[in-house]
Amino acid sequence: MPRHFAIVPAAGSGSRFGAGLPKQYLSLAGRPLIHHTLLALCRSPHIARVLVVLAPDDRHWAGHDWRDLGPKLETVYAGGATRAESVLAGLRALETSAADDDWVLVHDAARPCLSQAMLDALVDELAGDPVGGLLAVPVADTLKRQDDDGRVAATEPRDGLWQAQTPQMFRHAPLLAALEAAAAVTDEAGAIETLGLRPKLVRGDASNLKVTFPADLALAELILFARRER
Ligand SMILES: Nc1ccn([C@@H]2O[C@H](COP(=O)(O)OP(=O)(O)OP(=O)(O)O)[C@@H](O)[C@H]2O)c(=O)n1
Ligand SMILES: C[C@](O)(CO)[C@H](O)COP(=O)(O)O
Repeated sequence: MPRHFAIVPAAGSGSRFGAGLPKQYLSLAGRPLIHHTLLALCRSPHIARVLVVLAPDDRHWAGHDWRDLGPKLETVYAGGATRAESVLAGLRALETSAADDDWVLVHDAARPCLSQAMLDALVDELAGDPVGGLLAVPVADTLKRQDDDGRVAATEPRDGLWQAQTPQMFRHAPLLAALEAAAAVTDEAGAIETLGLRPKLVRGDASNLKVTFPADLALAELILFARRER
């Protein structure tokens, strides 16, 4: 039976957020943001190991206590200049222990609201899949293309368009090969697509947001508090 490993790229600087420290260490509901992300993965019975890819010069991780996340958690200080390079470093770190067909779930450190239900849906729907896939949500809003003056140049059809989320789940060997060969991709599915393969879209929901701008942090906190009150 293939195992499931998680890789969490956490070597970004959070430039669009613009805080004094990388956004994964900002306080969210009383914990560093990334703690919520890792808790969702570490508590899942599907996942055998959780590898966090930190920047080589990360000064924040060691200042927190992560012991409550349990024995599945590991770190590697090997992040790169791009998200794809950080994920690649994680895949290489797993190379000696992962079999070619073991599954790897890549999940952004900056998505702290992943629910167990979404994680279960991803793992269950892809269990027998030959390619793998990703959580995603259908585009809900009308799409506008802007012109050079910041005005609407066109209204674009949204039929068949989805917004990619994470986790993105692919087998270790093809994902490693795809990322090693791909020039510039912003997600794992993009790398797998360059092999001519078609990742499966597994419907997630909007609560699995990526904290990118300051307003996202407040929204993430509301989502986490609302879950606690249920
Ligand atoms: N060189 C990089 C860049 C990004 N990431 C990680 O990839 C995820 C998604 O990236 P993004 O939201 O773009 O994070 P940042 O790069 O930190 O933000 P920004 O682009 O605003 O600088 C984050 O968990 C981030 O830490 C990474 O591991 N290594
Ligand atoms: C992987 C991702 O979160 C899917 O939406 C996204 O592509 C990351 O992109 P970013 O440019 O690093 O924010």
